[in-house]
Parts: sequence; structure tokens; C-alpha cells
Amino acid sequence: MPLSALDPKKSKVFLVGMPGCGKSTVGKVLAQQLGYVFLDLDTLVEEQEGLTVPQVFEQHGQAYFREAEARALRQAATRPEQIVLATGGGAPCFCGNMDFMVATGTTVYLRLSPQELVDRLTPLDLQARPLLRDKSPLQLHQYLADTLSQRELFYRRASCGVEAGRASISAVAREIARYITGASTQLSE
Ligand SMILES: Nc1ncnc2c1ncn2[C@@H]1O[C@H](COP(=O)(O)OP(=O)(O)O)[C@@H](O)[C@H]1O
Ligand SMILES: O=C(O)C1=C[C@@H](OP(=O)(O)O)[C@@H](O)[C@H](O)C1
Ligand SMILES: [Mg+2]
Repeated sequence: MPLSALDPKKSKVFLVGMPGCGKSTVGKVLAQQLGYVFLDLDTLVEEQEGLTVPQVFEQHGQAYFREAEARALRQAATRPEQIVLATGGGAPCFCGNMDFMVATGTTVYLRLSPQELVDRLTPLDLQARPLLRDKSPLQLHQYLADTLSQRELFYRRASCGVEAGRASISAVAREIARYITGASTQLSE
């Protein structure tokens, strides 16, 4: 029996969390493990707008990006397939997106501390993220700590959370897959 027949909300999995927590990387592996289609919200925005994420920020500004992101999210959720969707770090905090995801599917929060994020993000990772680039390590830590304290209110509304700072990519994906398939009822608190 397909999972969606057991619980339709398990057929739409939304990964949320700070930039660098592993939503895109873990999401791809998780989708393979579950046999779901993988979607990355940043990629969907890029396809929709015909621009890269940094270009959308540069040419149109953040407010425009947030509207484009909300449109792409709702569009993706209409797809009939079972999906794992990696959101962008800010997506849950704008345009009622967290309400929408909680109502539509299963939301999973990948938790990392600001220091774990700083240690993990490579120069290439930083360059691809307009809100993180051009910051010194100290400024980056401060920005991530401030932003996490504003965003956590949204992230904590997720159906479940997983500690994603020390486990490998495949181990994080496996833990989430066990929750989605019902093999475990709760993830790490
Ligand atoms: N569990 C993990 N262990 C080690 N490195 C990871 C893990 N998850 C992600 N990464 C690395 O962290 C960086 C950010 O991952 P990414 O999936 O792009 O994050 P997000 O989409 O949440 O911003 C990438 O360099 C990725 O390879
Ligand atoms: O934190 C944010 O506001 C953003 C995170 C990015 O996605 P990742 O979380 O995949 O880095 C991307 O959507 C954009 O650069 C804005
Ligand atoms: Mg990503």
C-alpha cells in the first residue's frame, strides 16, 4: 500500500531550517530513500523567474523574492506525485508559508546551532546565498544567531525536528525516512 494511502500528509514532505542545515542535500537522499520526487524551492524559483537566486535579489530585491517563493511553493504542492521539497531558509517565515506547509503535508525541522552552521558553510555555499555572502566569520555568526532567534518561532511549528549537526547526510535522511514511513514515531527533540 502506498504511504499516501495511509496518511495523505506523508506524501508531501517539507524540509525547513536555517541556510546550510542540509535541506537541499539531505532532501535529495531522503527522496531517493522514500521513492519520492525531490524538489528544491530555490531551483523552482530560479526556473519560474529565469534568474539565479542571487540575480533575483540583485535585480528585484528580497520582497519580490519572497512573493516568487510563495508562488512556487503553492504551485509545487499541487503536483500529484509524492514529494520531498527542500524549502529556502527564510520561506517558512513569509507569506503564510508555514501555515500552508503544516496544513498541506509533513514538515521537518533540521536543527543546527549557529556555530555548527558557520563551521559547515563553505566559501562556495556562502557565495550562493545573497544574505550570507560578504560577511566576516564574526559577522556571519552574529547574523545566523540573530536570524535563528527570529525564525525559530516558525521552524518549531514543524511536525518534527532532527538534530542535523553531527550526523552524516545519509543518517539524517534515514532518521527522517523512518519517521515518514512510521517505523519511528518521534524524532530527536
Ligand atoms: N549532515 C551533513 N554533514 C555534513 N555536511 C553536510 C550535511 N548536510 C549538508 N551538508 C553540507 O552543508 C552545506 C549546505 O547544505 P545544503 O543542503 O545546501 O543546505 P540548505 O539547503 O539547508 O541551505 C553543503 O556544503 C552540504 O554538502
Ligand atoms: O535564509 C534565507 O533567507 C535564504 C536561504 C536560501 O536557501 P537555503 O536555506 O537553501 O540556503 C535562499 O532561499 C535565499 O538565499 C534566502
Ligand atoms: Mg537549499
